[in-house]
Amino acid sequence: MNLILENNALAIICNNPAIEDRAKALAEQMQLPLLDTPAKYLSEPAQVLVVDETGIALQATGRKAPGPIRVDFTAGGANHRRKFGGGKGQMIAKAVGRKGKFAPHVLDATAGLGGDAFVLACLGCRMSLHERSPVVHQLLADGLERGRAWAALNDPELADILARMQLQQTDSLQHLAAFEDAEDKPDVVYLDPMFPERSKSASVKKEMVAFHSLVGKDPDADGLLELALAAAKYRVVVKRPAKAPFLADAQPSYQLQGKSSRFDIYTIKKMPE
Ligand SMILES: C[S@@+](CC[C@H](N)C(=O)[O-])C[C@H]1O[C@@H](n2cnc3c(N)ncnc32)[C@H](O)[C@@H]1O
Repeated sequence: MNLILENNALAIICNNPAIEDRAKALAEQMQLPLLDTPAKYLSEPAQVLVVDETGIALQATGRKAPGPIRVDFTAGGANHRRKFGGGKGQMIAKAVGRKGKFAPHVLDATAGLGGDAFVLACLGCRMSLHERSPVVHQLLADGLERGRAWAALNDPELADILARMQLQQTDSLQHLAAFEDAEDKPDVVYLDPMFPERSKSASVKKEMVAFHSLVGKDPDADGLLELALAAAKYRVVVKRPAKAPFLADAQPSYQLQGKSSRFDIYTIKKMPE
């Protein structure tokens, strides 16, 4: 699936000659036009990928557009949660079975911007991240690359965490099938597809509107559950908005309910502790 060519809503913007070569290479790789007009002076296309000295960011165009979206594991919310987030007591840790000494290998089949995967990597889980959108994959790959470069010089613990996160651009609807009879099945498959109502919800941050309009609503998400159940060794975890129906209308083994979201857990066999 190529979202860029389908909606033709993106371009690459770079107005720093020092990194123009990088922007040109990215534009060629992603088959996007390269512009040098600042995003705030553009009304079309509706969103652009800005390449600057701090990396790659997704930015809505126009004067009143909210700030850019970029992946940053070294500061802000991700870093704060790493240090003060509640460790193994967090609902997501319980959902994937991260307790005691056992740290499961989790295949995150809908990686997005890597937020959930980072939380689990911080708790010692080895994370295989799969993301199909070329643009989202690019944002996350850039965040991981910058994070690794910074951590190598400044923060060995963060360097270890990011080394546990391996990203591939792939469609999990195809890739998960390969694990059905594999010997190296992931312990857990984690699914967090977009939910149709999310983009209308008041809880969606302004910045994330560009992400939602880019990725769409994952209308084929129901197909992931059966594949995930065949691919995982111990369990499949599905993150859903609190009141959303079950993925593929399938009743989970049990649920962990939070205020705005919940985890539906489909157990295959008992996990080690
Ligand atoms: C709600 S976001 C995931 C957010 C993520 N859990 C986080 O913490 O950042 C859903 C993502 O899943 C991706 N996705 C949906 N279906 C997919 C599939 N079949 N294969 C790979 N990625 C998929 C979408 O492109 C989107 O980036």
